[in-house]
Amino acid sequence: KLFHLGMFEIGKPLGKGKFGRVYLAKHRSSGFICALKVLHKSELQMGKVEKQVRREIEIQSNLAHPNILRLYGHFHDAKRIFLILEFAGKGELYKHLRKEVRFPEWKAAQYIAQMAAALKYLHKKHVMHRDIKPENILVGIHGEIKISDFGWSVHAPNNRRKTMCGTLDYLPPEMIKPTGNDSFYSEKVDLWSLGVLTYEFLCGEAPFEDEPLKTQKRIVRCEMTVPGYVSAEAKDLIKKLLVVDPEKRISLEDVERHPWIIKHCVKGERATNRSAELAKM
Ligand SMILES: COc1cccc(-c2nc(Nc3cc(C)[nH]n3)cc3ccccc23)c1
Repeated sequence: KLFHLGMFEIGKPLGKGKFGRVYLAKHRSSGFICALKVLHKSELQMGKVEKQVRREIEIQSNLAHPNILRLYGHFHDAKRIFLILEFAGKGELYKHLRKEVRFPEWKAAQYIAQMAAALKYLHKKHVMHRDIKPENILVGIHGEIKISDFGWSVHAPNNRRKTMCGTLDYLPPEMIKPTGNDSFYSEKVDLWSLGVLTYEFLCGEAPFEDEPLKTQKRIVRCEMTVPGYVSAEAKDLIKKLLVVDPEKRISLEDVERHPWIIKHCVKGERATNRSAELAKM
């Protein structure tokens, strides 16, 4: 059935996402290894997500960046849609985070620097991801991270409200309670999520984690505390990203130049950290 899909040889199932299964696959003629995501049209119709999938394909096919998972192509038969995706050898970042509980500052800083580079690339193309969270990030064979799952990404500006499923933890205030003038929200929503991601990498849980109603209140008031074990530089960056007013959030350029990022992402530093990581293997 599936294992002999014409030009692809299907390998082991990698896992199941919300709407589809992912398999390791090899392109027969070239020997190219990729990940094949199989979506059942019936499931998409029931979940009312066909439009989202079409947008995911349209947006992700036109992106090419080392920290963004490539979508090489897609095809479909009567019942299924197949996405030919880049294969990230080390799987889902959130599984690594749960296993390590929280990342050391040098690793968190390198991941945030890569995220900032990817978001800069996206925003230059006026694409906002809108669903940045550990579950939507994969890890490549060399430990580099790759944003995946563009199901929620759109071309800015966008003032359509979306029924949210899944966690509220990463939602910015302006998506919970649109204030008067800016009923449009912008790419700055990804800056807020980058702040939540930085916090979760360093603390092992999201800053506003609570039961849903309380989470919404804490987000719009930006009520959170950063634990004492987080360095002053890291805390400074989190405070500059988790700002209620989208216009007052630090820019991606300033994230890349932030002392916490510079300190952990300078070449020399990286070498020592890398050897520490290799020693661990
Ligand atoms: C729910 O667990 C899931 C679901 C989907 C994929 C994986 C998974 N994926 C990839 N790589 C990928 C996936 C894609 C779309 N490109 N590269 C690698 C893995 C390695 C070990 C375990 C699991 C893995 C898990």
